[in-house]
Amino acid sequence: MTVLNLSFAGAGFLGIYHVGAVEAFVRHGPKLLGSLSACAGASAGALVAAVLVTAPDKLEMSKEFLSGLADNVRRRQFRGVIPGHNLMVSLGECMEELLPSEAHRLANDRLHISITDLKSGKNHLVSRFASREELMTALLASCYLPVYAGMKPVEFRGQKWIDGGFTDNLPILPVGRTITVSPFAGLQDVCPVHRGRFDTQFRLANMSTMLSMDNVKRLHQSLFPPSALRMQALHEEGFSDAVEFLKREAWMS
Ligand SMILES: CCCCCCCCCCCCCCCC(=O)OC/C=C(C)/C=C/C=C(C)/C=C/C1=C(C)CCCC1(C)C
Repeated sequence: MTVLNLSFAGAGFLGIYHVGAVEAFVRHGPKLLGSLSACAGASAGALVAAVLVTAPDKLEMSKEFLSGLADNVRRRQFRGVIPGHNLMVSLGECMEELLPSEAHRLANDRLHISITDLKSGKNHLVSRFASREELMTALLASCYLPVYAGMKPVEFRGQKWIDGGFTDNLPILPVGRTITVSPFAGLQDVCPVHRGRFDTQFRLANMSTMLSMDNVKRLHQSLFPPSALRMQALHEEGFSDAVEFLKREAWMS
């Protein structure tokens, strides 16, 4: 049987799309989830992968936390303030609530987190965690976008790290097939339909993406969350794109 993995693209607040996709997998694709060897992700994608691997029963709570964080950031945005270090503190608090005490054991070799070494600019995929704290630090490092999320890179195993999305926004694992999920229209297995006028695609941080105004808008929304109504629409889009994938590949049940 082919080894199957699932990878979630770095997406900032568009992580709500991933939550919708995972809900579809839980509801309609238990066979697929049961066949997975590992999950991977960058930034918000790594957070969703962590919830799927260690606390799949906390999906609804993740959605509520994400909406709450988006409300906070939106309010600051109106005053012209970027999230800064507060975002890292809030993400830490959410993970503290979501991840079970044995999360690091559940995540060992089953969760691959994309992070970027600040000094060398090289990508690392972390998949072994000595403690729950170490797992949470790797997840925070994966989300740390300099300046936007404060001025202090995350220290992990004695080195400084920044957002994995800079160097690998959609990790593909070396063994087997990696099913890819992205809220940006592109060539991924689960992604929005490309509706742009041009059929030009490009590779950015290891991820193929279509050149379109819609993707430019989505990039902005990944950092500056759109209205609650639009967030709900993105969640539904993730759900229905994942259902389409399950039907296409005969995983639907
Ligand atoms: C010509 C240009 C075309 C444009 C094309 C677009 C290309 C796409 C390239 C990829 C961009 C990736 C954007 C990622 C932005 C980023 O990394 O921002 C920093 C990280 C942020 C803002 C992370 C936020 C994370 C959140 C809100 C996580 C929330 C949660 C989950 C997702 C699950 C668990 C619960 C919790 C912690 C609330």
